[in-house]
Amino acid sequence: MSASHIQVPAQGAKITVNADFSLNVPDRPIIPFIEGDGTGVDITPVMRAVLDAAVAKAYAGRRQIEWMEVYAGEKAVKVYGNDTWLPDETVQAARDYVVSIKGPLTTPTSGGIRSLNVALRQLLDLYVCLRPVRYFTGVPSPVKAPEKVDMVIFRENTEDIYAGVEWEAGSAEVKKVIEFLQKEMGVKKIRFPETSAIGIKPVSIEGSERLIRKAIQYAIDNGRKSVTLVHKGNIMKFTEGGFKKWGYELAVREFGGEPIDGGPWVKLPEKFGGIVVKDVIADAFLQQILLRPEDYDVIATLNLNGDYISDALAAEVGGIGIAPGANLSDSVAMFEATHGTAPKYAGQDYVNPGSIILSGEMMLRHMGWTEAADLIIKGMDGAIRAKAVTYDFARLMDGAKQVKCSEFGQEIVRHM
Ligand SMILES: NC(=O)C1=CN([C@@H]2O[C@H](COP(=O)(O)OP(=O)(O)OC[C@H]3O[C@@H](n4cnc5c(N)ncnc54)[C@H](OP(=O)(O)O)[C@@H]3O)[C@@H](O)[C@H]2O)C=CC1
Ligand SMILES: O=C(O)CCC(=O)C(=O)O
Ligand SMILES: [Mg+2]
Repeated sequence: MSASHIQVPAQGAKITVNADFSLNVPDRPIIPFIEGDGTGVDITPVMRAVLDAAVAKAYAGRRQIEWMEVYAGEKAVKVYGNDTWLPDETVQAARDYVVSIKGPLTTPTSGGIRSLNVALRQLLDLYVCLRPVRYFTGVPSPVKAPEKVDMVIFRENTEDIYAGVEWEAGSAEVKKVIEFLQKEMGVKKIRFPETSAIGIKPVSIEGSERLIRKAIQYAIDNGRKSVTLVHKGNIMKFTEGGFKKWGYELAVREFGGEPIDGGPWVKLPEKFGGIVVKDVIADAFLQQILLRPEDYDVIATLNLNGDYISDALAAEVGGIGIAPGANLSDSVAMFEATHGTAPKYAGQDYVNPGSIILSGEMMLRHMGWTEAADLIIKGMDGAIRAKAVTYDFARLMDGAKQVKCSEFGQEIVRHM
């Protein structure tokens, strides 16, 4: 166990969770934050400044966030040494302090460490990756009617191919797995058994149901029209097809849904808003979100589909520079940007901090600090309407004034 490097603020108190999972939020909550790798150094301080300004303005000093830095990624290795990418005390702090926020963390491709982002989600059982996709007037978009894009993605966050159960081509382990599949399971369809890598895709009834239940409940609570189960169940019949099947069964069993025209679509009773639960195959979905985005509302999907879908939908409403997200368990919440570390821009005060700021806005709303959250939306809207924007928007907007990452934060505060 390495020494502690977390400095707990002298002032402030922990957020706590009641038995019904509601939160007790003190006026000075201690919020752990991970700065993040790459552009984390640029965007995270801007997010903190914008949230502090919104809270100060909304509550005139009565409330204040006490930020507590915790470490992960490259900064953790610098602070803790010993190749410590994800210190135990970081995970423990996220659990103990209930609500936290993080910048992006690097994951090398092919070899090297496995994703710290995925590790955090798994260790804290943050099974919902919630990514709302909404349009701000004036944001440049490649689609004709971006204002029709208004979806909320519920991405399963702990299973699927992201579980990291895979073996490298040529390894002794993969030979063993292939031999088992061929000899014990009668598998004859591995095209090149001598040179295959193998990955395993666990998808469970429990994991699917808890995610879909949250998506349906969200649709009910927020007056949404439909929940679409997005899957590739025609090809992966028992994993992705299972997700679809269990989703419909849950809608009928737990929410009293009735099949529409004999099914498989289901309509919930009027007391649940008459919400329609439907499904679509993932490839068709990816073209329909370009052609008919108004047909889709709340989306429930598996981990890999959700990863692809969230970046694709973000691009329709201004790109991953402003797409926010939250990782949620029943009690713990960790908010984070949708994008990655964008290493080529690191340390240049250049990129759009909007994604982590809007993740912070979600965090304030989650804490019940609605007035401060509303100010952030107002400030963001005002800055975009004034066309004082970072490079990603400026390059696509006529008459825009390009500002730095930190200046965009100041513009948001000015327009609150
Ligand atoms: N949750 C997390 O922590 C995540 C981490 N990652 C990790 O990040 C690293 C880099 O991944 P990569 O695939 O390059 O994806 P990135 O999301 O980091 O960057 C891809 C492109 O997206 C645009 N972009 C990213 N961030 C911003 C921003 N804040 N403002 C405006 N535009 C932005 C840039 O486009 P342009 O070139 O057009 O300017 C950038 O080149 C990898 O190690 C990956 O594993 C990836 C996703 C999520
Ligand atoms: O963990 C990573 O590096 C990538 C994660 C990712 O793409 C996401 O969370 O959307
Ligand atoms: Mg992603």
